[in-house]
Amino acid sequence: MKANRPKRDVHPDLARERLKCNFNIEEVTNIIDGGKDKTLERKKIEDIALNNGACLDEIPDECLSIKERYENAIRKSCIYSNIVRNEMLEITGMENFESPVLRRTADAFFKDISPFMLHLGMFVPTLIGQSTPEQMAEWLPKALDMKIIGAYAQTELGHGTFIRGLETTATYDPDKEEFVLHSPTITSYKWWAGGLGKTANHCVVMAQLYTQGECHGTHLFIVQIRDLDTHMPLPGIKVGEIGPRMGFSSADNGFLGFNSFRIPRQNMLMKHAKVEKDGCYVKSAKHGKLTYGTMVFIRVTLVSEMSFNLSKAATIAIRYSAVRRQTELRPNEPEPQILDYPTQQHKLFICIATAHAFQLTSKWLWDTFQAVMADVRKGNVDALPELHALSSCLKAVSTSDALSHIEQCRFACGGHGYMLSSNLPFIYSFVAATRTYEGDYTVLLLQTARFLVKAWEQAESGNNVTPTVAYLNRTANTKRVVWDNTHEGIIQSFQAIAAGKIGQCVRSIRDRIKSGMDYEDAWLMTTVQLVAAAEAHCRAVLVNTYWNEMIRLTKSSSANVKTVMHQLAVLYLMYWALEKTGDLLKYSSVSKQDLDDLQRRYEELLAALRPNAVSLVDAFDLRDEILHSSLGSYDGCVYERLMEEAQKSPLNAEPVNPSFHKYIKPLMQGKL
Ligand SMILES: CCCCCCCC/C=C\CCCCCCCCC/C=C/C(=O)SCCNC(=O)CCNC(=O)[C@H](O)C(C)(C)COP(=O)(O)OP(=O)(O)OC[C@H]1O[C@@H](n2cnc3c(N)ncnc32)[C@H](O)[C@@H]1OP(=O)(O)O
Ligand SMILES: Cc1cc2nc3c(=O)[nH]c(=O)nc-3n(C[C@H](O)[C@H](O)[C@H](O)COP(=O)(O)OP(=O)(O)OC[C@H]3O[C@@H](n4cnc5c(N)ncnc54)[C@H](O)[C@@H]3O)c2cc1C
Repeated sequence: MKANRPKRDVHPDLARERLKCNFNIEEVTNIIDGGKDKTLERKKIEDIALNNGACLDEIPDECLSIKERYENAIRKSCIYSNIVRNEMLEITGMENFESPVLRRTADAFFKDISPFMLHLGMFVPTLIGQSTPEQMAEWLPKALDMKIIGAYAQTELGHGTFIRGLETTATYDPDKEEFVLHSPTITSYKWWAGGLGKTANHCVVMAQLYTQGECHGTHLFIVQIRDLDTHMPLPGIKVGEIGPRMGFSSADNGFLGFNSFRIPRQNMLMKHAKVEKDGCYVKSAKHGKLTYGTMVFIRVTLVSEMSFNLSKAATIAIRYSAVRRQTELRPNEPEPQILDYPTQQHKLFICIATAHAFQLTSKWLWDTFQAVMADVRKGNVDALPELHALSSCLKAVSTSDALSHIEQCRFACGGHGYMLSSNLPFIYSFVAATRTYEGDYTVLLLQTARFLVKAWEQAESGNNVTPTVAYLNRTANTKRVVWDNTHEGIIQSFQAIAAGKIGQCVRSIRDRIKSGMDYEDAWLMTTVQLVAAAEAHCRAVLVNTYWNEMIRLTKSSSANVKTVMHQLAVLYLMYWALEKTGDLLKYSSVSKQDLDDLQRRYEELLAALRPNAVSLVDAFDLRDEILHSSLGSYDGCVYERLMEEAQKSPLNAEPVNPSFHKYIKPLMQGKL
């Protein structure tokens, strides 16, 4: 079903905004995409997918029942995956199937989420990262060709965070050369896996491996759960959907239990460890956590995912703010556009800057990930702890920041931002889940903190540390950094804050141990500080990486593009410096006067960015089909779209609802 929307003239306020633009929008788009060729490729893929016309629904998704919504999502997923399979992969290449462009294009089809998302997002990456070449040859072509559809079933009802505590067992039976999968308790039921409830016929299962009477910890298994013809659950499998949730409404997150369910020996994913026919366990992994590889991969991809979601929210809120007028400043003057209010600019310009910061950092993180994985393939796992620490904190902070900025975008749109047709509530609830899944915020920052405490101890004793914590060699033994209001000065202050906080954690742990606590309790008592230290480290990484990448990528840009990209990065540094004034006062020589100057310069920068605001979000180049927003469309015809969407409410299908005659009228007549 495709709805034909009327083509409208661009709202005069938005048209005027676009005339004020003083930089080349396409150049900025190219920087965000990673180059001119990448922009062209993206546009080509978007044209293929979106010109097929499957994206718009006659009845908005949110007006459908749970069942209808799921069925509509499956219908569109099949159309979409056919386009991916037959047309898009030819352009991106098979090896880039998870390309962010596919992800971005998918949003035009699914306001919420596709039930196939986890198949492409986690099942396929797990096959690639955890299979032997023979297993890959067996499973991967079927998965990419949608001959099998998979989910990633790791979390259980009783445990998500503590993977070592998972209860599902996979016990090897050498006589039949099979594993027996079993769910011994209610808490051992797999819970949450996207696409598992109704869609998947296969899944990757994480279970405790038992062979020759010994437990070897958690390993991954590929399990067929439904008949490929009838789609009925196989005997020994109990599978279903977990029920309505805050978002992810059409992803059929599922539960799964095993009753002594048998799978062939070859279904254990054996890249890093294997069980021989006789039941002998052989570990080849050079690092104990390589089976957690899919999670690291997704944490890395989530940083660019956050940039994308934030750029959508910022585009909606800024276009709306250019059209919305509210409150006379002086009597008889026209009401200003709400974008003219500095308080509105304060809420919104940081969203543009943050989308850039995350996008540039995510590309750098992706390159780091690829380099570390290339080393791992050669047997060198030395850089894995640093990658784990880095991907953990960047996942935690990017998802958390994106969530709070998206909420600000909703606030910035007043009442209309609360409408589902604005799309802000969908974006918000999608991003809210990212702060929890793939490792909860606090839990991941504590992982980074473990690495930081070790790094601090190394730096303290004069040893060189790894690149992302190299600032500790400079600052570990310094008390306070001298404040300097240049960008270098602000970046160094963030590093000093991080070093100061990590050092304070180490001292707290040591003091607690001295006063009689064991290490575990001393660590536990210090975790509030440790989370703050890991967050501070992440901010230091973000400001440094964003700045360096911005300079690198704008080297050959035109003067005005350099200026505007520079302004955004400075805004990002200033915003966070002002957010962290308490820390600056503690760990640098900043004075009250310096902070007052910083505040004034920040306000001047908001004003300087104001004329380019709409063009900066235009540079994200998000087609209306991807935005799905009554408030954020390119033409800015906000009020017409809100009215149009209101007409679609099922409550407007009849002038009088039957409940009037059934309940209200009898109530009015005293007959109820
Ligand atoms: C038609 C189709 C349309 C769709 C098209 C779209 C195309 C798709 C493309 C792209 C999609 C992109 C978007 C993707 C969206 C995905 C949606 C995902 C939905 C959600 C999925 C999930 O949530 S899956 C489950 C995830 N679960 C977790 O993350 C659990 C969190 N817990 C942990 O990670 C660990 O248990 C924890 C780290 C907390 C501790 O582990 P533990 O085993 O207890 O280890 P511990 O003893 O504490 O530590 C020992 C040692 O090991 C180090 N370590 C731990 N983890 C790692 C690691 N991963 N790597 C390296 N090292 C690690 C740890 O730090 C310790 O080190 P030392 O301090 O001892 O040195
Ligand atoms: C929308 C969505 C989709 C998902 N999709 C999948 C999927 O496809 N496959 C899959 O396997 N899983 C999936 N999950 C599960 C997800 O990975 C887990 O929910 C997540 O890892 C958090 O684990 P938990 O729910 O056990 O939280 P808990 O660990 O119980 O956390 C609860 C609270 O306890 C705190 N806490 C826990 N441990 C510690 C600690 N050691 N120190 C300090 N505080 C701690 C946390 O900070 C949090 O505040 C999904 C979840 C959601 C919400």
